[in-house]
Amino acid sequence: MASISLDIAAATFVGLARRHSTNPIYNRVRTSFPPLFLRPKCHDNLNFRSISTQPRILPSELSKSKRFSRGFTAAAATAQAEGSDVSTQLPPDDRIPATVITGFLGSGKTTLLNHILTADHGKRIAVIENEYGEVDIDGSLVAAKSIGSEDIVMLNNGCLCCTVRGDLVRMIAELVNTKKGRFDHIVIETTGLANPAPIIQTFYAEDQIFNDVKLDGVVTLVDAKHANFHLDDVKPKGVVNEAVEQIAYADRIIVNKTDLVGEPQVASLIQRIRSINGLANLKRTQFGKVDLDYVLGIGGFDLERIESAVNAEDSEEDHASHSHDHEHDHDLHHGHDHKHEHHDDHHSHDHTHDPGVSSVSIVCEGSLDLEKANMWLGTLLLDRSDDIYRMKGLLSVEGMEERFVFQGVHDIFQGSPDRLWGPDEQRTNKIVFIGKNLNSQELEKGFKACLI
Ligand SMILES: Nc1nc2c(ncn2[C@@H]2O[C@H](COP(=O)(O)OP(=O)(O)OP(=O)(O)O)[C@@H](O)[C@H]2O)c(=O)[nH]1
Repeated sequence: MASISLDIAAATFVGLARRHSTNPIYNRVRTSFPPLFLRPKCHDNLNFRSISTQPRILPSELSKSKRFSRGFTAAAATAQAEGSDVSTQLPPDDRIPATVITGFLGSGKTTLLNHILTADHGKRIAVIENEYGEVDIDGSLVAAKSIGSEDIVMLNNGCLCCTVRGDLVRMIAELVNTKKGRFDHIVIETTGLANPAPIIQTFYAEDQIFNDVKLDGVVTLVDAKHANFHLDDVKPKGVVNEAVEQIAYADRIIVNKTDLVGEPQVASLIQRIRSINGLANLKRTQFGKVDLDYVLGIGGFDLERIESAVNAEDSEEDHASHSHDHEHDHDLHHGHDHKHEHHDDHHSHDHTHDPGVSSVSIVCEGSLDLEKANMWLGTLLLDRSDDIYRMKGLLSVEGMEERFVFQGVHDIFQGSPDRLWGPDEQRTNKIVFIGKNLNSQELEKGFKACLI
């Protein structure tokens, strides 16, 4: 069994697989993140920065490392080893939460935004509205203007995920610098053609944003009537299907416009969505009418709240959001053609309905050898980080009294000890991957090989 140094365990779990990428955003992200969890002892050839003989966080890195230490819990302090320079006595995370609303053209983003802005939630919301084109149409449709929302900022003539990404950074920085204390939440509505990945990366890659703002969650609207058409769209090689990507990155999915189609169509669309993202919570609705706590304050990127996400696949779609009478069973999420294996305590789901982007979840009892898990995840991300869109996990680590939670977006990942395992609690590992061309058997085999 590899020894587990508790200082590593107590330190945040941050990995960074470095390799060549043609994507400048990812390159920038890579070089700005100190790997803590991934620390192969002498594998410079893997291009991980080894820190095994160094303090976990070097003084010069403290400002950047701040981003990863947020996930510490009080329980983590018990695992702090002597000599570690990482303080677990961290102040509460009081950064301003930001929600990204995405979804294909016409799916109901602005309608949802209006619902949020006109509802009685007591939050002061700043809105960043991104429209592709010079004329601001959505801005004039947003209720905020008439009801006096704290701010509504338009980002026109470009898409947030590409040309105006720098503008997003500047805009958030300006909001924070000039209006801090005057709003509680930022809502960003993307264009219908936005790929959410670079927007998510912005929250981690840009210090200007990171220090004051945290990504709360990605909410994706899906048009019940037209979604299949866009999901079917076969793009040229190397071009992403934005409709698929928007679903893949979501923490919350809203199947909207259900008034326009029949129940069988909605059910089959939901199956398809589940095949792409088995991690997000999902609701069906009309005119974006969802409870606000479904979309705001969800902690989709909050390590302390990962549990609900990794359990999402087992949770059922919210019945309150639709009134017809039907039975929900396992088939609702997994009834389509997919492999479903059960080996004693272990099982994995491999959704193969949509070739390309899919989700795989692994659930198994037992405790992980942290060193092996480091190596496995590190090597996996080294090879596949472009394809692995999101990961979330709740792990049982050998020798650690606390559950270990982690999440990642491509090659950025972070983790930390969470609450203590209960005395009678089954130490179950749960890990979910969403990405392209995932091989569930390979993932499960790799993961199980890390068990003690
Ligand atoms: N029938 C029906 N219409 C809806 C529903 N939700 C929104 N709409 C209408 O669909 C149209 C598009 O809605 P928007 O909220 O503007 O969609 P959007 O995603 O912001 O659109 P883009 O900005 O073009 O990407 C509007 O006319 C809405 O009133 C719904 O549940 N049912």
